[in-house]
Amino acid sequence: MTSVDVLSEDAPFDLLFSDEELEAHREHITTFIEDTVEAAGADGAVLGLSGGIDSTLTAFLAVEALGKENLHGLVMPSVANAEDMMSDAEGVAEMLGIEYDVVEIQPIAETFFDTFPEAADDRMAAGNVYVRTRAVLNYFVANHENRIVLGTGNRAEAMTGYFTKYGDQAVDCNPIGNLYKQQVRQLAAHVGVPEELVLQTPSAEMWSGQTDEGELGLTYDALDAILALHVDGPLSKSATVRHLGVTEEQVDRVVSLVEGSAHKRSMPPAPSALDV
Ligand SMILES: Nc1ncnc2c1ncn2[C@@H]1O[C@H](COP(=O)(O)OP(=O)(O)OC[C@H]2O[C@@H]([n+]3cccc(C(=O)O)c3)[C@H](O)[C@@H]2O)[C@@H](O)[C@H]1O
Ligand SMILES: Nc1ncnc2c1ncn2[C@@H]1O[C@H](COP(=O)(O)OP(=O)(O)OP(=O)(O)O)[C@@H](O)[C@H]1O
Ligand SMILES: [Mg+2]
Repeated sequence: MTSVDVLSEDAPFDLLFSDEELEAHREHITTFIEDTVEAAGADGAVLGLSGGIDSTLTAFLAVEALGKENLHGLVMPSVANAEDMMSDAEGVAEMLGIEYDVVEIQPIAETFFDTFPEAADDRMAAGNVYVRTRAVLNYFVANHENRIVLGTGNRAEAMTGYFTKYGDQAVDCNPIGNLYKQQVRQLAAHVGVPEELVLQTPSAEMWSGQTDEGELGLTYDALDAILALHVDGPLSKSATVRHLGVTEEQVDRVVSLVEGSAHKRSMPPAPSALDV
């Protein structure tokens, strides 16, 4: 894709696809969704709709793959969700013509908060309860309707561990899991996602005012590029700094996110078998 360009000092670096590559990715991902549902012997899929670009693109591709009658969307507001995001999420379901339900998760989360009131004020711990509650509901529907749960994670999130362990990562497959964030936006525009959704500020909405880029400490464009060139790619730290115009600290930050989140990407370890 860009592996040759990036070796030239004057070539501007971006991860964007050509039109031909966009079509190839669209085909590849829809085939993946169709094959994964079929291999599971499932009757379709379920996914959480947040109004954000990752779930919106995944839903668009899933409808192409499975047909609108085989996708069930769950819109699951908590007090941390902006109302316009939740109406965008419903709008996506209506635009696609899929079955969807709105499930208020605040009362469910409150029962958890009541058990440890001192933890309820910890916005990260409480935010993760919202995220994991959605996972329980996704699987409730999947079990009952013989569906699989579609994940919405992208490559930048997966590599940096920017997800809740056994929360939004608790899924059966990740159709857009190999796309960096800027490629997610580009493919979304390509398959007809309305521009205002493509350009929305990414947020986990675990507490109000949270944004991905604020919490991660760098923009997705910088994060994607550092991942692609330095972590996934062959460039040294100094070459990455030179090519991208980022700082050494930004490269170090990304490397430390990747290394520190390895536990989220592997099966929980157990002691090796003891031969006694
Ligand atoms: N080295 C290690 N080996 C094994 N396990 C380890 C561990 N370090 C922590 N752990 C375990 O992992 C837990 C921490 O991980 P976790 O519970 O996930 O929590 P944590 O990583 O602290 O928080 C989740 C992060 O993901 C972000 N997020 C979540 C959901 C959606 C999105 C989004 O993009 O929309 C983003 C969220 O904003 C936050 O930055 C610890 O409490 C501990 O149980
Ligand atoms: N309020 C919600 N209702 C239903 N599902 C949700 C809600 N909030 C989050 N999710 C699920 O969790 C996933 C992870 O959230 P994340 O914020 O990473 O993705 P997104 O909202 O689709 O895109 P963006 O990164 O642009 O905000 C969502 O894609 C969606 O499947
Ligand atoms: Mg979001």
